[in-house]
Amino acid sequence: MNFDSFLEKVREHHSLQLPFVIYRHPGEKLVKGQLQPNNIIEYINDFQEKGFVFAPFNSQKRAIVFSFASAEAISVEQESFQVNLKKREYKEEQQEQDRYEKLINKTIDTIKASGLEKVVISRKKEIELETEPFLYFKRLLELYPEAMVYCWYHPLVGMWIGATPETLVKTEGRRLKTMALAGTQVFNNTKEVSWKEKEKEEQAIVTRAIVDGLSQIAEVSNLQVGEPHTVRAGNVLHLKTNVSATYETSGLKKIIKKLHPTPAVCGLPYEMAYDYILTKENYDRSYYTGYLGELNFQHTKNRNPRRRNVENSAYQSVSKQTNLYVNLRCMQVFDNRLEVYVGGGITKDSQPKSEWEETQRKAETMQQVL
Ligand SMILES: C=C(O[C@H]1C=CC=C(C(=O)O)[C@@H]1O)C(=O)O
Repeated sequence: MNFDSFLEKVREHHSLQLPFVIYRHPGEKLVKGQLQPNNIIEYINDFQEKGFVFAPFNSQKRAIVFSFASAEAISVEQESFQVNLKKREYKEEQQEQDRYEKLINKTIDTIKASGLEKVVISRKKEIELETEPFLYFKRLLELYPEAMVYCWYHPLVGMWIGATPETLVKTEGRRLKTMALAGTQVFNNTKEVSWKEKEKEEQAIVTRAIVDGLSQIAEVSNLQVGEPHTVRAGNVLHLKTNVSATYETSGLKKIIKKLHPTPAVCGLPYEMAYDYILTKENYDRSYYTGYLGELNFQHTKNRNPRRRNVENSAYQSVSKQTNLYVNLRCMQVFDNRLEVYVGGGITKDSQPKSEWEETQRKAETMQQVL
């Protein structure tokens, strides 16, 4: 199967209004797909399920799973192709900018007057749909090799497309990895940049919260925390700290529940920030800032890749992997429009106008492929 016939197969599946997900992990070339044969919605119960998870921001709402056992698995190597970038502005009404800046101002006042330290505020930007969504997916693969690129569809939920830079949790065997990602500045052809105190603090808050959270879980040990460093995500840069640990596989549910939502998409203290978002943001985030990815995926590796026709399973090792990502830099696709979701962390030192600009820069991740 080549890449175009892979997409053709998915397109046909979509035209029958059947659920599917196609995706590629960061830094990889293999594009995978799971095609579900019916439109039943299955939900996650205890995180022992094996399948592709799609979870909303609201942790009271249930996460959907496409079970690996019932879906048809397909895969193909990504093929390069030329993306002609058209730098287009998708202007928004002044009214929307005023509304957002007012909300940011109100949030800063609340932070100054209460125990709220940081809260992530977001919004959605509506854009007219001009071409078919599979082309967006193809362009995202090409433009963002370091992102988890996906296109997810269920007829009862809709279609979501994204290219996220943020891992929620990755596990293999008894090793666990996560990250604290926060702070944003525009990428100007170099990663050698300096960060203001405001961004450094905003990111350090996320690292502390992740480390504190994980250290409260009995099944987690051996926590290791790296140094903050600059990473690129499309046309913006972020500060990132890698966190790793050893864990007991029985603790996976607790770990996911503890990590989602991270202060990179919610805030601190957690309860106050979560409450503030649900009551003051004034719209439904839906699956934006939720999480998605493989849960308990059986990964088979040939121990000796030069040996062909290996029949003896001793030459293969099987490991269970979980690869979940935070649903950022994403959009929902409707018949004739798109809704691009964007947000940013607000602290007492935030500037409403820069926060508006930041959402514009982040929206460009999706706009570049339209
Ligand atoms: C909430 C978003 O980004 C988060 C991840 C990285 C940097 C962020 C920031 O600088 O505010 C956000 O915490 C988004 O892209 O919509």
